[in-house]
Amino acid sequence: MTSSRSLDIQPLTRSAFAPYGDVIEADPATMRLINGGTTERFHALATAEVEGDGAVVIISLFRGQPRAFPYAVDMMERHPFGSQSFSPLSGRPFLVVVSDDEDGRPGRPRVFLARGDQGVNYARNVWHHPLMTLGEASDFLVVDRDGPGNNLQEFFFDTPYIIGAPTP
Ligand SMILES: NC(=O)N[C@@H](O)C(=O)O
Ligand code: NI
Repeated sequence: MTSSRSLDIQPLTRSAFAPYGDVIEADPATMRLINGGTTERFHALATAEVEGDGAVVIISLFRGQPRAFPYAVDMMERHPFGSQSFSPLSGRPFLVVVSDDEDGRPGRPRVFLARGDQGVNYARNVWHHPLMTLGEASDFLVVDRDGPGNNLQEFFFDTPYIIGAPTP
């Protein structure tokens, strides 16, 4: 019997993820040939957004250790002053967990399974769970904000939600 705190996992699609940000994937509709036809440019899949005097867009590498399942989603976070994107470099699937905002608190999380050729860009101030790597350590290219001010807001649930073992 699955409890109401058990979270289903759904495939990551641009339309389903639209309320939370962008999916970074090779969408043919965005492709333009460049460099004399030797390169396909999938143009402007997402926009990095930063706010505040002195804020800059930075590019980092995250090496995420795999999460163990069943996994208790006991918290969510958001970045009030900037977007944050994760693009897998190891070619492995990963989990994306987001929530709608409900009067300043995250609502029931939604869990998406991202393929190894899909990334996500969380729009500014969107509730999400920190990086959730699957199976083995995986590297991600991360584009987000650096600068003055506290760009991290965390919320801890009274009762965690549970993610069962994903089947990538
Ligand atoms: N803390 C940090 O830079 N990473 C988190 O924001 C995350 O979403 O993984
Ligand atoms: Ni984050």
